[in-house]
Amino acid sequence: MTDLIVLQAKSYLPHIPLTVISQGAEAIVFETSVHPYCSKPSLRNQSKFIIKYRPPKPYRHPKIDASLTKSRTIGEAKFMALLARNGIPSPSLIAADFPHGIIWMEQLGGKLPNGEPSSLKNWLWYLERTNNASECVSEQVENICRQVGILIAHLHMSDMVHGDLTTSNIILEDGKPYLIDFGLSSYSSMAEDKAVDLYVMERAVLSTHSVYAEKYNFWILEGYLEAQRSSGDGKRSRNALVDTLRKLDDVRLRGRKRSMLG
Ligand SMILES: Nc1ncnc2c1ncn2[C@@H]1O[C@H](COP(=O)(O)OP(=O)(O)OP(=O)(O)O)[C@@H](O)[C@H]1O
Repeated sequence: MTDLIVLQAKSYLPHIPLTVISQGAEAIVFETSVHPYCSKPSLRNQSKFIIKYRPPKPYRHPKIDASLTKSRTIGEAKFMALLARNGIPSPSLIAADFPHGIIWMEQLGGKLPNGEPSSLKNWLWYLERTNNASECVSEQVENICRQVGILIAHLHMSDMVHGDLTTSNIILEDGKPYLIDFGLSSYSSMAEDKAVDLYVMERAVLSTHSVYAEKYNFWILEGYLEAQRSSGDGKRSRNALVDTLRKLDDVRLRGRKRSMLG
């Protein structure tokens, strides 16, 4: 199946070298060394780019499938463009082919000493495997978690909701976190939607980094609160923050009830 999808992608991207780096439920992600317009791009990482391709889904009606692929690709590309406009750390959008479900973007991050890509998840796992307990909760880890909280706060202050916040969807580059994967992202000023975003992250940290999850989640929330409190937006944004935290308690309670009921 993957071979067929790679062939399809190659047919839309002739002469572009493509190396598969991930295949998820929604898309296949390639790495390439080629920029579509420019031989010397003035981007931070000059030689590696990402191409995300949403292949047709054989179980959907072809017309519905084509329309969903196009609208999701447009949605993700627009979200990336708005992130850039709002100065929220994320990959730069380079090009897109909406009908074919293709987004070409800047590749972020590098490799950890064990060769894994530098997502927050891989980095925390690497620390767990190769270091003693104190390294896993060091000042550096605390600093990164706080930065992640600040990043999420900036997103929410722009009334943008990621929709799939996990430690895999945060890439570390030069000690700074960046968001990726906007396939489920949306726009909302509602406290409930922002609280759900925070809750998804909290649960992801708990299930992926269970030993230190309490500390990581505490630092992330601290960073979130700090950024919102110091935003200088005054009483309105403080009230919005209080609403979001209240909703977060509700969402947690609903989550606990659901897991008790099975
Ligand atoms: N801009 C980027 N820079 C670096 N790596 C990236 C970038 N975009 C995607 N990746 C890598 O590709 C993987 C999959 O990308 P993404 O999450 O956007 O696709 P997806 O199909 O939605 O994946 P999933 O279904 O697993 O959530 C990421 O976890 C990351 O390792």
